[in-house]
Amino acid sequence: MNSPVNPRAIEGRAKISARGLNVHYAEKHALHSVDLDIHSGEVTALIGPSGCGKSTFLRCINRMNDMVETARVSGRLTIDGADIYDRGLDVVQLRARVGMVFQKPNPFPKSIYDNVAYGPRIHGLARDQEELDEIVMTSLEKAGLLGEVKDRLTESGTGLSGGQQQRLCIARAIAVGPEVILMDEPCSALDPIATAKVEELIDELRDNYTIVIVTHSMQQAARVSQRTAFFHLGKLIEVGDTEQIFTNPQQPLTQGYITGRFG
Ligand SMILES: Nc1ncnc2c1ncn2[C@@H]1O[C@H](COP(=O)(O)OP(=O)(O)OP(=O)(O)O)[C@@H](O)[C@H]1O
Repeated sequence: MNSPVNPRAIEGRAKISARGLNVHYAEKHALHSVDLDIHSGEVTALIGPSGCGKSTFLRCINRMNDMVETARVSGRLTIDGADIYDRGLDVVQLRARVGMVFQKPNPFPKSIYDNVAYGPRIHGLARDQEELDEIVMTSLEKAGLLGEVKDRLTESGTGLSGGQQQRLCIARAIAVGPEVILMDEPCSALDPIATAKVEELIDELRDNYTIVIVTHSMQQAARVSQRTAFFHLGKLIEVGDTEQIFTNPQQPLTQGYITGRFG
């Protein structure tokens, strides 16, 4: 007989670990006691029908739900074993460690250079102009954008195409040296070619970051992620290797969703 799983032992291997995580928005119980481990060096996709709590879970990881007045979070959520809801935690530092890319590209109305330099300036990451230039160039390079923008760094970020803007937002997130990158449907506003570029980029980034992506597209989850978590009505129904989830789901609800019976 298998010995019972020790939750602490699992938590020990995970970069991010949720235990009994609940979120309420006023009376609405949006997340029900979620236990989920997320590992570094891979992409974890959060899937499930609209309103199932994917974004709510994602927004717990960088405490974005703090900004929603009615939101109440309980349970335990750790990064590298430290509780990020600890009273003493510096949320600004947390958000530097946990970057976020949103559904709609949202560059600042500033130059391409200043978009990427913004975070490093605020966090005092560069000692001089040369170091700042280095951070900006490296971040643009890692985001697969440098070749397209190196001759127009002083032009506005909002003048780029949608796909370029989204890669600029990824460069902006990378520039502060995060360990985790959260992506909330990062391709939903992009055309197929721009989507393919962002997906390629996600794949390149996964060795060096812990990436969590919310997606409505099961094809995208299958293409970019190594692990997939399926949510339904605020509950985590099943999590496993992406291939297993899509070819051999263990739960009837997961089966129903991936075969398009609802969603
Ligand atoms: N700020 C909020 N105030 C009140 N209720 C909210 C708020 N944000 C989300 N909810 C509710 O919480 C539940 C989970 O929402 P959430 O946005 O996490 O779902 P989702 O799976 O990401 O949905 P979608 O795929 O449509 O983006 C939904 O019932 C939603 O209406």
